[in-house]
Amino acid sequence: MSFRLQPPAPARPNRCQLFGPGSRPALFEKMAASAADVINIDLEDSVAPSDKESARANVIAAISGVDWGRKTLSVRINGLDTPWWYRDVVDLLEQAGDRLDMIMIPKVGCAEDLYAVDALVTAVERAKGRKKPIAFEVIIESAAGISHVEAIAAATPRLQAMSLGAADFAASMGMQTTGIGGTQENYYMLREGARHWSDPWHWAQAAIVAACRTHGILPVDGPFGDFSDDEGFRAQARRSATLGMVGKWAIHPKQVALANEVFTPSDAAVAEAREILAAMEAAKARGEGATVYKGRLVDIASIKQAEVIVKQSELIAG
Ligand SMILES: CC(C)(COP(=O)(O)OP(=O)(O)OC[C@H]1O[C@@H](n2cnc3c(N)ncnc32)[C@H](O)[C@@H]1OP(=O)(O)O)[C@@H](O)C(=O)NCCC(=O)NCCSC(=O)C[C@H](O)C(=O)O
Ligand SMILES: [Mg+2]
Repeated sequence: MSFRLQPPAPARPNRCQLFGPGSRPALFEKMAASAADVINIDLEDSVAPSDKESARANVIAAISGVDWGRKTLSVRINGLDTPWWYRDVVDLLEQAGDRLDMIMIPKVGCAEDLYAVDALVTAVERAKGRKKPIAFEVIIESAAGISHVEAIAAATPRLQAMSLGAADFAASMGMQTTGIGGTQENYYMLREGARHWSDPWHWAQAAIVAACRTHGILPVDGPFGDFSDDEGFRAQARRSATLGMVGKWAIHPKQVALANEVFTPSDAAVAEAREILAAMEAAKARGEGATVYKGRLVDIASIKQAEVIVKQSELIAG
């Protein structure tokens, strides 16, 4: 362990981020009434170019006009390679009011992308005397983004969360798939004639988790496109949770309960974590740093592992 301690990630629930297009204001009340921890209203790829201005106006009105409860409220702006992003930032910051918590910046390719947005946001906040600083979340969804992921994670203290965007990531990498996340038919190993499917998203997810944990940021799994496949969503989400991600996007309301289910530690997992902590307290009282729990080794590192699960459950319980 470095002498620099790993910073904690923001202490807020982030099990599910529910997306909805800014061009469909009829969805906003439904999104607000959902069980998602985070709401992402989209100005980017789910909004047609002809609707960009009207969607921005819808979103600005809804930020103060809809009761979002205690949810984290985020708006995905357009990418830095478009003519719309600066107007998204300026209008949101000048007109949307303090209820807006975060902006999501898509297709981030290098730390300087965040420097540019931070400079603009900071200038508008100062000009307007905005009391609550806007937080950032980013999507890693390009070859450049994953290549520079650690520098991006370190780019600004505004950054709270980082997601993998499987669709744009696959396109940028030249992957032979039109699937958004999940099992890919042709990504398999062959052993004695039997196919064993592997996970093409794993390495990028692991890189994102490591960068996020190094810099105290929440790692999040992005979209799972086939919203008729609940078991496929669960399988993808369980792999992400096992790797250290804290939540997953929902691109349809039926995915919210699935994400909440997977990213809420089960009662059994929390009970076992508490038993491990109790076993280690007893070991400590005996002057021991290691002991046996249910026939397996637990030691001081096990305390930290168990605390991850207990803290997650306490955070969600509020
Ligand atoms: C996917 C959808 C286009 C489906 O919309 P629709 O056809 O209206 O769905 P249903 O008829 O099944 O809807 C059932 C009821 O649920 C409501 N609904 C639908 N969508 C939402 C929502 N997002 N939030 C809340 N409520 C919703 C309907 O109104 C129906 O209600 P009722 O009639 O009262 O029963 C649509 O879901 C949708 O637009 N989803 C979000 C798309 C989006 O935001 N995409 C961007 C994120 S993914 C991405 O960008 C890729 C990423 O960047 C990457 O690169 O990987
Ligand atoms: Mg994308």
